[in-house]
Amino acid sequence: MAPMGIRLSPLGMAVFCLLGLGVLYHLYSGFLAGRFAFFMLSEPAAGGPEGPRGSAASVDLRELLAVSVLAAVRGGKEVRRVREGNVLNEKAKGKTREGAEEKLTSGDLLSNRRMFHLLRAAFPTVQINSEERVDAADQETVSWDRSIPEDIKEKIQPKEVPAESVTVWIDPLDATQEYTEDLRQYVTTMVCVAVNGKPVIGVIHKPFSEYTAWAMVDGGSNVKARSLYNEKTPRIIVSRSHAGKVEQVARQTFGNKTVIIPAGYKVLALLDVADKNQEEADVYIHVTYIKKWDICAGNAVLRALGGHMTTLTGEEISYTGSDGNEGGLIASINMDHKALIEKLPDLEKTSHK
Ligand SMILES: Nc1ncnc2c1ncn2[C@@H]1O[C@H](COP(=O)(O)O)[C@@H](OP(=O)(O)O)[C@H]1O
Ligand SMILES: [Mg+2]
Repeated sequence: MAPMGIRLSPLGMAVFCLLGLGVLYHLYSGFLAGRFAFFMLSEPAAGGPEGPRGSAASVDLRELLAVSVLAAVRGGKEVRRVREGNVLNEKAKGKTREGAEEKLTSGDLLSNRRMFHLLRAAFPTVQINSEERVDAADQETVSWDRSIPEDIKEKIQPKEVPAESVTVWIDPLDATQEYTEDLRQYVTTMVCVAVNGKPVIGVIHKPFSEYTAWAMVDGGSNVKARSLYNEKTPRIIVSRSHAGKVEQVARQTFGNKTVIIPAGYKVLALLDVADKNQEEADVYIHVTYIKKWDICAGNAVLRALGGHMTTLTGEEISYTGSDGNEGGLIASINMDHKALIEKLPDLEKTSHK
């Protein structure tokens, strides 16, 4: 009697191997086709003197920093021009989850247009996420002369990264609510560059005092941490117009006497900033939903200087994919960030009180 079990004839073995090879070929050719399609679909990097350095597949972070600073400053000029002309064309663009009105002005739109088109012209292959919509029909012709400011040249070395790993976040006018109330000192324009979701370049510009802070992780910065922070009874900086339950959380964590400062420019308040219109604080806390363009630049600047910005449960925030950050945030520098998070009350319980 023949033994039990499956026995393949040499012909069967050959058919089996051919099938296996067929499957492998199918999978691999699909992958290659995908890569090929990516290169065909990406817009080619502009060549010549006005094109970005490197091939379409890579970008130089130092150049991205230089053009981000320029974009924040140019956007800031629009923000100032509209405010000084006093024709804001203020509208409501919707409501936040908490029911606060989200405002939109000509300052937001004109700044966005300036910032977006400059960054797009300089780096046509990178993903740019901007707070305001850009009209597809609006083909503003701008170019970048590729000059790198001296202070950036002195502190930062060129560094190439794959273009597909980069996400740029633009906030053309942060603190729109305060802008409409003519609280000019709170207003900033911001650009952030994330590489594989990690915030790497942050630029925060104050249009009305013409102050600009920039920093690049593992690179350098034009701003530094203060020499002293109060860890025991920190002054907490919070949103002025989207506070949510932040005061309650701050008092539960650090006691009833905690000083709470509602303002704009929150990350700058944690740093040594040479601007006269700048409040100082030790910790920044935000408990409601917030968009990534509102926080990415500050996160990058803090990270570059050795500080931290995480969700309220201590997770890093990833700056790719969706626009929103759900987990609130806490930011600090030269402090035991983990210890701060452990002190925070359980937000689930707080929200049911
Ligand atoms: N709960 C919330 N939902 C949506 N947006 C929020 C928010 N809390 C803060 N923001 C946005 O974050 C930015 C900073 O707010 P604040 O200064 O109050 O902290 C503001 O955007 P804008 O950039 O449009 O002004 C504000 O609208
Ligand atoms: Mg904003």
